Amino acid sequence: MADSLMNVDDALGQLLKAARVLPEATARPLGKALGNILAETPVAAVTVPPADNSAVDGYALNSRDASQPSLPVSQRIAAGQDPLPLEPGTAARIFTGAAVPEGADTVMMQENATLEGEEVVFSRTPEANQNIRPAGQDIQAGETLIEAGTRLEPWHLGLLASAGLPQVRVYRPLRIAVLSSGDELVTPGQPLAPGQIYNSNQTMLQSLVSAAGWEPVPFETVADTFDATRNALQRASEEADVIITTGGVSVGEEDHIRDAIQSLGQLNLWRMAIKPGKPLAFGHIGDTPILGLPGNPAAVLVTFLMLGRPFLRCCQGESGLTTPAAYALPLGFAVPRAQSRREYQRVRCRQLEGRQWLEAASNQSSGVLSTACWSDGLAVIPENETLAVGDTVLYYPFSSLLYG
Ligand SMILES: Nc1nc2c(c(=O)[nH]1)N[C@H]1C(S)=C(S)[C@@H](COP(=O)(O)OP(=O)(O)OC[C@H]3O[C@@H](n4cnc5c(N)ncnc54)[C@H](O)[C@@H]3O)O[C@H]1N2
Ligand code: MOO
Repeated sequence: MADSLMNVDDALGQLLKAARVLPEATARPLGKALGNILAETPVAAVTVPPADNSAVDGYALNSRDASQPSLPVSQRIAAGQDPLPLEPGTAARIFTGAAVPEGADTVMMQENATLEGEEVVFSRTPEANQNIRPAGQDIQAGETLIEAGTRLEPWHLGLLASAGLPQVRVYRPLRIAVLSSGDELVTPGQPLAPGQIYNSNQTMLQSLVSAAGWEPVPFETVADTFDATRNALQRASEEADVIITTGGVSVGEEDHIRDAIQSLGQLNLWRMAIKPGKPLAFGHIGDTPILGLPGNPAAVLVTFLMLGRPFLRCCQGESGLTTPAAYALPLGFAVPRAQSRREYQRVRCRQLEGRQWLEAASNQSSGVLSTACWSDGLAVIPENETLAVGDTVLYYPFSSLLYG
């Protein structure tokens, strides 16, 4: 009965609660750490910038000499040089990024200065503390740079480089066994016999895993028998950190994933109020979690993005927000009949007269992938609600579901 299905929030909550960090930590050079999860909190050994430096090309001076009609230029300081103390009553030619000499407390931009012989004349009165970037304005030595559990984006790597770190400790990317089950499945490139279809889930799921930054471990297609399923899951549990299967989780006699999980370990969850994707199963074989996604390709896409990826991010060691960003947008279509399952509809975000609204793909069947290709995201149609045109729903762009 649909009423007894667990709702999506509870199911996601249970998955996240069950998630444990699975891979070991390893040192990686910064250039190879993009997208990895920090396993330790790095601490700055140096102050950044290490010294007060000039924000502009101009002249460094002491503001107590501001009333002088002109100042002799006593030294030239380029970025990278270690300046001499400023001779009292003089100015120093200075360039952006160069260390401000001891004794100077301000820098005048060269646009407000004229060189007359050996002396500089200012068209504005210098004031203290102008155009100086103080030592440590970015990082103080001993400070925590980035919290463990952060996914390393380009700006994090830049910060670590600015603190002089050549490498970081990150978790090795998850190795995820990807298995499809079904006697009807044929690998693209082979001829199709009557009753057979091409295996689309294997390619899509391996790509979803890779796009999210993990390492897919592809397995051959699993035949629809209990023994073949059990053997494949046993092997996958030894070779990967996590197993994801597609197909064979529903109620028919040809569906063996649940029985195989129960015979090798435990089944923790099965079936939830989600459309598409109702028969999703979750369990463990030893310490290896297994996500049994349904066979319908659109159900694979939706359940991987909405439930699988947040769970896997936690298993990878990512902390904080592991659910993607959503946007509230008006529907360009109505939902006249309430449903007991929360539906994730394939939609496209349209612009009309400066306003965004959501258009539904023409076919929401869980067996159809062409409409996922037409779409740019998923709209959440809440359970037990009818909706009118213009009502606001949550919209997840595919980009935020996969990379956000
Ligand atoms: N009596 C019931 N039947 C079904 C129920 C139900 O509650 N009672 N639920 C339906 C729902 S909802 C779904 S979703 C499917 C899921 O079933 P399975 O996970 O057991 O998947 P299969 O039966 O193996 O396959 C479903 C469908 O997808 C095709 N498929 C499977 N694998 C692939 C692949 N790798 N590439 C492309 N297409 C694939 C398969 O041929 C089937 O057409 O169960 C409903 N039935
Ligand atoms: O969950 Mo199934 O994918 O509704 O067809």
